[in-house]
Amino acid sequence: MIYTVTLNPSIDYIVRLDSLVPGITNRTTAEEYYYGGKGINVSCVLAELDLESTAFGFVAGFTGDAIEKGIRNDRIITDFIKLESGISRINIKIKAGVETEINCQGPHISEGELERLFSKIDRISDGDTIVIAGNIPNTMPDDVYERILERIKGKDVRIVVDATKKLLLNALKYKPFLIKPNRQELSEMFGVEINTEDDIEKYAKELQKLGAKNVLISLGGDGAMLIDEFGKRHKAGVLKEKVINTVGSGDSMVAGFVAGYEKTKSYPYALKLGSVCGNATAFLDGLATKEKINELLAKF
Ligand SMILES: Nc1ncnc2c1ncn2[C@@H]1O[C@H](COP(=O)(O)OP(=O)(O)OP(=O)(O)O)[C@@H](O)[C@H]1O
Ligand SMILES: O=P(O)(O)OC[C@@]1(O)O[C@H](CO)[C@@H](O)[C@@H]1O
Repeated sequence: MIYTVTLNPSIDYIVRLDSLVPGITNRTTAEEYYYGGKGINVSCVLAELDLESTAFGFVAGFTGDAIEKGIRNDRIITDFIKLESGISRINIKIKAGVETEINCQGPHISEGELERLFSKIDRISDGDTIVIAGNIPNTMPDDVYERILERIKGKDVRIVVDATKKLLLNALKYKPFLIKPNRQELSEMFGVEINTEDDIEKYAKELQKLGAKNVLISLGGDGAMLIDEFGKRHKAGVLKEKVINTVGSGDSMVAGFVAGYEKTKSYPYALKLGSVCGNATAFLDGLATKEKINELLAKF
């Protein structure tokens, strides 16, 4: 079974405007909403790739109910913990020429509620995969990913972590199978400007020294680079189509990589399927669909 963990799910409210002017009332030209949060996005794209997953995490209030009901289908088993108070966040993604995102804090999660999540994590067993992705509310201790991983220590579980800064760095000692920072996140982790391919490889290998097996660096419209567990560099470009909405492209790439590796045990194929899923999301309103993935696979 593949388990995804989203501690802070969201409704992503996409608002489109011709321009955004601070200090006045702006009017949208269109708006859409999607159920999101990084782990949930991974589950949604895995379902499009015909892979079943269980979505763990916390939901709260009416938005939480909508998220749970909205994503549940025959390939996504939702197993969220319903929080006592607050509402799951609504993240605002403003498309006004440039993309501006406002990601909110999310509800408070108590230590007792966290314990309930850990009990669910204990069900994960040998041969399973766990994908832990996204930010945590700032009221939560920042060792929470480590505490989750500590619960599965010693089991033969494939670990995928898509997070930033300390959350990611602290998880590396658990030897994750895959991490997927983007270029900016890689730069932030080392406090340096990373521009060239050689620099990307150099710092990806630093993350490998700290414990990561495969490091996939996503480069937005410039594609992606994988440094695999054998230290080999693989590159992937992007297809050229009108970009509609890149929210969740990185999560789609993670889902595609996990699915591609699960199916073939080949890193070049995992990178290809990951890239196709990332591209497919960028070229659609919502996340990658099965139809778009198959269309792009034939061209990639
Ligand atoms: N403009 C684009 N055109 C084509 N493909 C894209 C574009 N942007 C992203 N992608 C695809 O999606 C992958 C992941 O994108 P990106 O590097 O933006 O991830 P990310 O920063 O983690 O995004 P997010 O946090 O929104 O999920 C890229 O490697 C690429 O394959
Ligand atoms: O605040 P976080 O957890 O870092 O990111 C949350 C988020 O931006 O990530 C997804 C896209 O990757 C969206 O569905 C969601 O709004």
